[in-house]
Amino acid sequence: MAAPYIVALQNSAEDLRRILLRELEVPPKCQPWSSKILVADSLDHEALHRIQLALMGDEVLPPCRTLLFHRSPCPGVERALVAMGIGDVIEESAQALEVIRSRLQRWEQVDAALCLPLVADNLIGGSAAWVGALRTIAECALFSSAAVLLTGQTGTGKELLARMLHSLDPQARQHELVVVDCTTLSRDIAGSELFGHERGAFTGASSARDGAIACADGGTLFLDEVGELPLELQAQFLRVLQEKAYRRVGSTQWQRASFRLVCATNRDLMAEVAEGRFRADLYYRIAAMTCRTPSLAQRRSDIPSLVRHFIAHAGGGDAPAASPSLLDYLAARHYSGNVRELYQLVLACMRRYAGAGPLSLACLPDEEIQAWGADGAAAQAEAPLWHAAYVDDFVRAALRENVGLKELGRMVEAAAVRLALEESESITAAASWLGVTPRALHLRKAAARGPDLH
Ligand SMILES: Nc1ncnc2c1ncn2[C@@H]1O[C@H](COP(=O)(O)OP(=O)(O)OP(=O)(O)O)[C@@H](O)[C@H]1O
Repeated sequence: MAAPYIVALQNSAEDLRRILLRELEVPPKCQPWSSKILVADSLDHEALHRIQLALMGDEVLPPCRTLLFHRSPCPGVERALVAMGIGDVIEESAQALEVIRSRLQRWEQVDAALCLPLVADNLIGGSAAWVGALRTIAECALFSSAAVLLTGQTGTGKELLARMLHSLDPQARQHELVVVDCTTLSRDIAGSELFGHERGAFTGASSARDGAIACADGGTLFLDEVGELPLELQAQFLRVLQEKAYRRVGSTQWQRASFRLVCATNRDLMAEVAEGRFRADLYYRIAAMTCRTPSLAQRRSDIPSLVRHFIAHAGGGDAPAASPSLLDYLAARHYSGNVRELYQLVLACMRRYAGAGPLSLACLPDEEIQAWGADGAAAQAEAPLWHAAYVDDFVRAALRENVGLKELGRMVEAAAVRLALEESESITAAASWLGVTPRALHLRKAAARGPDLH
């Protein structure tokens, strides 16, 4: 089912609602969650509830995108929508309709890009966290030429996203993606690798050679592990970005080059800047747009589809299925190496696969079984932790947007009350589930009826 776009008309007039329904060509009685665009009278409890679930990482629902249109601000929801990248907020103005229309068109183009085989067949996962990252990259590829900085733990797919960005960029994809792994740039060869050199520029330079910058002209230059770029080179590279010109080693001639820059790092570059290991001016140049890849713990619901993808990749046409107990095990395990570690583990299972029936727990490598025996209990106990990881992410995003402790508490309490009420037979049952008296729940219910909306 395609994820819908919600246009929520918060505090808006009936005439505007009618105009929107006509102009956006949506049937007035469209079914929530099965139609492309849902125009809601307001960001009502149902919509808010679903948005909050998506924010908390509940992946039963499709990751939705909500355009909140309002006359008077509702800061908590606005901040949450924008901070989590699942929506946008538009204030009422004479151009509001145009703004809504263009925003929806852009979303539609982005979502169409995510359905292309080059994305859908290679960048696996439908979790809200992962789809959010895919959308950021697709939007950047289609509508901007800005430099992009990809951050995130090792093995979370930063290089895959860089390749996707290049392949979706209508201009850049005419050229090869040029990849430079900055960890391999030793002091001696770094200048030549990036800028190229003239014949005789140094011992062993028997012929002139283009560097990565010349090769990337017109396309994309991907600097992997950019935090490793030596400081001297950072200054020279900054100049290339500012002047769009460079000189080969051993040459006095300036050459021009224009390319999209994509950088990746698993370091905290701001901390590197604070400690003087990375130039602040270069940081701001390379991070015009940023995207953080989620860890595998933040997208555990993607593990079964990743496992199937890796089995198919390794097994070709005769790929076996994975048994439910193996999938459960793989979904609960800790991965410090993220998707890369999962991939290696699936390959190891495939190597032990005897060739009949599903891939099962028996295919796990010996060291894995020993570790499991030792901390099987720990692995089981870890399951709720990934919920905590979502809460951390939500709270971190809200704090960055200056949502105060009081407001945060109110949002979480409102969600807990609403969920308990919806999922219980009676107020008494909901109250006992929440650990409060029915009277206290009545009071909280009244308070929860709309605190986040205004
Ligand atoms: N969503 C995904 N779908 C399919 N494969 C993935 C996905 N994410 C990561 N992988 C696989 O995991 C491995 C690591 O991915 P990648 O090299 O892009 O990570 P990275 O974040 O750049 O890692 P590092 O920081 O260590 O360079 C690759 O084999 C890649 O194909």
